[in-house]
Amino acid sequence: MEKPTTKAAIPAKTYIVNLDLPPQERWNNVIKHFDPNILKQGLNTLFKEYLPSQQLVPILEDVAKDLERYIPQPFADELRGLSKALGMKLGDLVLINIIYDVSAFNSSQIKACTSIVAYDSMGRIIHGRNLDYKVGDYLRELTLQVDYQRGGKTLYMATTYAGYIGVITGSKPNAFSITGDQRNIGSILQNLFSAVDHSWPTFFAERRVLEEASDYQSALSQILKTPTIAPVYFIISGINAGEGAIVVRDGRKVANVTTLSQSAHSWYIVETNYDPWVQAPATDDRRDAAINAMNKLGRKNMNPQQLYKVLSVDLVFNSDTTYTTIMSAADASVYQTMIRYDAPPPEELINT
Ligand SMILES: CCCCCCCCCCCCCCCC(=O)NCCO
Repeated sequence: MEKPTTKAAIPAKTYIVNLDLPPQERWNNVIKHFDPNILKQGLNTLFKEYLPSQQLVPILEDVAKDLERYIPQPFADELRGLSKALGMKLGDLVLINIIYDVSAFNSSQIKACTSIVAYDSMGRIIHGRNLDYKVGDYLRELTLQVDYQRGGKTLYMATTYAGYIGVITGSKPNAFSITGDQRNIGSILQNLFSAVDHSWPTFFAERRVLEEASDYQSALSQILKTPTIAPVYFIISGINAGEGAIVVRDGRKVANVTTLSQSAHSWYIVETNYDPWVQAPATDDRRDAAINAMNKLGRKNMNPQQLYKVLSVDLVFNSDTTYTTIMSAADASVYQTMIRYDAPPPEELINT
């Protein structure tokens, strides 16, 4: 059968979010560039893919209305502002923003995402990631880069989806970069208990680190100290030799930290969606696909363009890949997100 034609990847546009504005107004200039219908249509598909039970939707929407209890300021007010600007129910918007926290646990079948930290040929630390998620057709349309500014200057950069105010991928110039990959362990009940116990919605915790930490060490220490609602892998990189780590969180506590200096590969670390000390399953071995590509390339040939190519090898790059970001906290000019319209079609489409 003839393979369906794929489209080309395109660079994500950058929008400024002015942190000096009141939180309810911060997203107004960004959100007007996106079609609210895509958000509304994407939302139901997203809930179907990721929520353990559809019966949870009205309950979670109700819980989500009790905003301050679960979502700290200024994020609660940013969501209020967005809900007004988009004409969407606040509960729905909150639910989108905590979808990870109510879907990352042991029985979740959905896996994919790759983060890599490496030295390039010039000795700079570079950090790349693929963000893989279902409902890619909607998410690609909503992908953007955000330049978060204070006093007219960039405080940090992030890549996100319009309507999603947490940070899953971000970089603070001259300080550190950070990505989050899904970890499926524990149970939905554990996540709910953790939420009631005032743990942080996972990707709001990551955004707070970008707002507050001034360097790699303080970012790492904040990531280690902050309990999150859901389990997660945080991959963090800095600007000095040895500054790179995979922090494995159970949610409320840290399960393990693997650093760049301890890495078996010496010049890079790779995280997908499995614990670093466990063999990746043969049915989903994106880790070894990435490792093979890194080893084949070698440290002396590594640069941002080559890291993009590694993130584009089979398995690592897959039908769920929505975007690829390459960044370096050591060099603010290295921050580029490509929206992966060139992602391969899902298996079921190839075989029909
Ligand atoms: C139409 C909805 C608007 C935007 C909502 C976007 C929600 C995205 C939440 C993403 C959470 C990403 C988790 C980490 C990535 C990863 O490891 N993926 C593998 C699991 O699919």
